[in-house]
Amino acid sequence: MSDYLIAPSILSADFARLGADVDAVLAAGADVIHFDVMDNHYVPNLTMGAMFCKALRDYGIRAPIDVHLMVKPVDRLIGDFIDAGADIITFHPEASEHIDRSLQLIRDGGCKAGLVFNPATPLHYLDHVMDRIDQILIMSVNPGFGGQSFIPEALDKLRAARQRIAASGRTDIRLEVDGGVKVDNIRAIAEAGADMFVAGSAIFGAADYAERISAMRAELAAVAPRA
Ligand SMILES: O=C(CO)[C@H](O)[C@H](O)COP(=O)(O)O
Repeated sequence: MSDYLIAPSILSADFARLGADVDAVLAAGADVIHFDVMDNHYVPNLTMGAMFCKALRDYGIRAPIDVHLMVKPVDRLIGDFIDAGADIITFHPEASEHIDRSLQLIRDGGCKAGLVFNPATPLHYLDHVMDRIDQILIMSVNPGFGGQSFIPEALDKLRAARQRIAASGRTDIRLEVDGGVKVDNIRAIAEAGADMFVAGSAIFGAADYAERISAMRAELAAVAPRA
């Protein structure tokens, strides 16, 4: 995998032709498909369940699928997404009754596991699980909707998360960011420590997906290597 991963959020895809739209964004150079699961309970919106994930696999999508569970409770859905072909499953720690158990369920199913932090959720949830996670997702908007503006305070949180990763020695942990990521801010976001970029409206709203992803990669190419 490359140093920087671009993960279009299919929240902004054309749901009437989801398989073809996901194919198109992968052909345009995306690395990972970001799959937002909203339950109208933990967040005030309702999207798609595991059957959509399985439908993408049945359609022939082979790229990694990164499932972001914005649901409460968490555990009941983990097995469904493992069976449906997810590669990565992340959840919000405050939505889980037992964080360690939720992580274990994901890892036992052969998927990578991660925690997601809303703008006001403290990073201390990482304290006892750094050896059991593969990914940290920093939300740079309040979850629930695409097309919101990037919250600048997320940059400090990314720096703090990057420091925790360095201090833990688990430099293989991916640091993902989600919300308001655009061509004009992706470089600053990478400089703050992110190495995986979810972008919904910025990519699916573009007339030319390949051109938009290339523009993002050009910005990332200008980021100085981490010390
Ligand atoms: O998780 C999400 C919202 O909860 C979306 O993935 C996120 O907001 C991406 O959309 P955009 O790039 O349009 O901001």
